[in-house]
Formats: sequence, C-alpha cells, structure tokens
Amino acid sequence: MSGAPSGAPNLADRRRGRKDRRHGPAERMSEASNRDAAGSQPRNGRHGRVTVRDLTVGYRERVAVEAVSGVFVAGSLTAIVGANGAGKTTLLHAIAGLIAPRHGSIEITGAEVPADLAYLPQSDSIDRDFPISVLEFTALGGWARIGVLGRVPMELRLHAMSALQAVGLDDLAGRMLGELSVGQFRRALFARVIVQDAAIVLLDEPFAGVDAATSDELLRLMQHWHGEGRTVMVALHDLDQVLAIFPATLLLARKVIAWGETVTALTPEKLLEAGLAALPGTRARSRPAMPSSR
Ligand SMILES: Nc1ncnc2c1ncn2[C@@H]1O[C@H](COP(=O)(O)OP(=O)(O)OP(=O)(O)O)[C@@H](O)[C@H]1O
Repeated sequence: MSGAPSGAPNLADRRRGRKDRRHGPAERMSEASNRDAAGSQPRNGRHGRVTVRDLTVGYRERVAVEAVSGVFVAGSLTAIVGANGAGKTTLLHAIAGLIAPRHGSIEITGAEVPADLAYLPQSDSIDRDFPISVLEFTALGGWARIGVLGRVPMELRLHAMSALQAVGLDDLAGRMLGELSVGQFRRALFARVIVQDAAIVLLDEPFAGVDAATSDELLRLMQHWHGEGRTVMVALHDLDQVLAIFPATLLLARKVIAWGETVTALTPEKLLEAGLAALPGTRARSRPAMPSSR
C-alpha cells in the first residue's frame, strides 16, 4: 500500500487462481453497470468480490436496509451515499459480518474473511480510552497474523511503523491513542488498514471532521488502494467528492435507489428520491422525507 510495505506477502499467493465464476440474479442486475472506470480486472492477484442478494438487515422492529441486491465487483471503488439513517453503516456492518442479515445473503469470494476484509468504522464509535500506544493500535491491523493475544513480533512493529510513516504519524508512534486529535486518529485508522493489507476495504465516513490537507492525503491513499486492485467501499456524504473521485455509487434510502456508474446514479431525480438535495446547478425542488422504517 501507499509508501508502506505491501503487507502479508503470502496473501497474493493464497488468492491466486481464485476467480469467481458465479453469475446469479444479483450479478446480472448490477454488475455490468458497476464496473468502474479503471476496469474491473483486479491487479496484484486481488479478487475480493462481494455479492449482496436480497439483503434485509434490521434492529428489533426497525428495518435499516431492505431488499438490497447487487455486486461490488473485484477492484471497484464504490461510494455509498444516502441521507442520515439511510442504512449505509448498517450495510457496511453486514458486509463486515458485524450484524447478521434478517433475510438474504452476502457472499464474499476471492478473499479470506475476516482476515482479508478491513473495516474502518466511524471514529466516534471507537473507545479511545483503551490504554494502547499508537504503534500498538496500528499493529492490531496484523491481528490475523499474530492472533489477538500474541506478542507483536518485530516484523509487524516495523510494518506498523512504516504504515505510520505513510500517513505522517510516525512521530507520534509512542503516544497513547487517547491523546490523538480527531485528524491524527483518522490517520492512525488508515495506518491500521495499511497493515491489514486486505483485499476488501470498507471505510465509514473516513474523511469526516478532518482538515482539507488530511482529507486530501487520505483520499489519495484510498485511491492508491483502488489502483492496487483492492475492492473499496466508502460511506460518505460529500457529493462533490463522490462525483469527482468515485467511479461507482450505491445510492441508498433503506432500499437501493440507484447502483452503478456515479454519473448515472446521482441524477437530481434519484437524489431527491433518496431524500438528498440535488447537486449545485441541478433542479432541486422539494426534499421528501426519508421513507419511514417499518
Ligand atoms: N444499534 C442500533 N439499534 C437500533 N437502531 C439502529 C442501530 N443502528 C442504526 N439504527 C437505525 O438503523 C437505521 C440506519 O442507520 P445507519 O446508521 O445504518 O444509517 P447511516 O446511513 O449510516 O446514517 P448516518 O449517515 O447518519 O451515519 C436508522 O434508522 C438508525 O436509527
């Protein structure tokens, strides 16, 4: 990954020759339109492909994600966009295996989960009071290689240090995690993802609340991961950023409003349907409420 060691050297070998050849209804529905501008042929032997079939996820009586079907093709870079409460985090949680589907399924092929799936949560959902240094936190990205209770081997410490360098945080490696600012903590989260070296990367609002320079650097890092052939999904709110950078977009309002090439997914009509104001220069009329949960 960017400026850092490429991580577990045996991952590419493990993935080699694991092309997915399945073609069910979910694939037919969205795969063609979901191919990104860089082409959907993953590079570096990475083939993480996520197929979502009729997925419904909820919390008690509330349905947060309903009947979602589609494919995140290997090597794609997809923005997941929607109003507050649209189900973006819930979908990412379901893909990461943190919440079980109520109905439907998620199939991940070409990658060994959970080790090959990196999830960067919203920063405010992490307890930062845990007594751990920035370096140790970053090294946790390699948990699959060391085991949760194992000692951090020197090779992994070096890898974590190198990842901290890549995000400009090496000077703070010895600091306690709780002492970092919001932007520094976000960089540490990205460093942890670098160490994990996963084929599938899920980012939940990774650029929220950071300054423009930090946001630009982290965006470049994310684009680099995409360039390496990883499958990257990002929940975010900045539509200008989505239009400028993301080849594919999933527009969500509990259900799928649109899923495909960004320029065709983010039309004024579809944005309004999703409860979002239309982009500047487009004809925004009213702003309908989010469809209510059952
Ligand atoms: N732990 C939970 N328990 C109960 N309901 C929840 C829980 N987490 C989310 N929800 C509900 O599920 C729906 C989807 O929430 P989710 O966090 O996935 O939306 P989101 O699109 O990520 O929103 P935001 O942009 O505000 O982060 C919302 O109605 C929310 O209130």
